[in-house]
Amino acid sequence: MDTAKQEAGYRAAGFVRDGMVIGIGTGSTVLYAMERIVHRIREENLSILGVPTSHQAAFRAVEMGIPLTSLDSHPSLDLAIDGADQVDPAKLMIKGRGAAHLREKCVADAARQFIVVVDDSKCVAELNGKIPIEVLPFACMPVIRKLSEYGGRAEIRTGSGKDGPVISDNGNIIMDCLFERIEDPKSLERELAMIPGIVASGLFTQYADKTTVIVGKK
Ligand SMILES: O=C(CO)[C@H](O)[C@H](O)COP(=O)(O)O
Repeated sequence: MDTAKQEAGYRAAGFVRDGMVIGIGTGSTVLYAMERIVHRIREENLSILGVPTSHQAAFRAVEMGIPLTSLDSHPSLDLAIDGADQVDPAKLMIKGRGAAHLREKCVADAARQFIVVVDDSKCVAELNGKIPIEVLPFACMPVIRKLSEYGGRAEIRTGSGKDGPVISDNGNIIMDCLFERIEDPKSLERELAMIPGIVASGLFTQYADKTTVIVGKK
């Protein structure tokens, strides 16, 4: 058990109120929040609905007994709980290690409050390293070429027990793009979104105002 992730997840579950519709993120830290939410559903007779950000989140919710709905039925959410791979002091983030950042971004955007659960290894002074990018399969090579014009070295992600590329829940290719330095994450997120074929980058720079970061400690 990871006590730092558990502490963050359990604290996030405390933000949930009866009657809320909540976004359910993807990853190992959110799992602890889900555990605690299920406990509260049983103990406090809470009635909530969840919108999952991935097949992983949906399958877990079904197994655990969290009732689900969709963004189509609930285009506005009370809050969303999600993990992150890096968080800087201005609450700008990199997400997408789990290849779920496209739906995570849709859900974060729809939520009035965004609760981000991390352990302290995720807190950085400046965002750095590889940025996950979801790309339409039709446009992979042009996207790689275009990213190189921006100084990014993109690689198609492989692994996860599968031969060939990692395919997202949306049927797209996942790339990881290394920039020597991410000088202006907000501009970079906008620039990446303008490249035809990029469906979503893992930069989350637009939600700082509604974000609460919960850092679990060991
Ligand atoms: O962005 C994500 C998935 O796409 C996850 O939220 C992020 O990778 C954090 O995961 P974990 O809580 O397992 O460290």
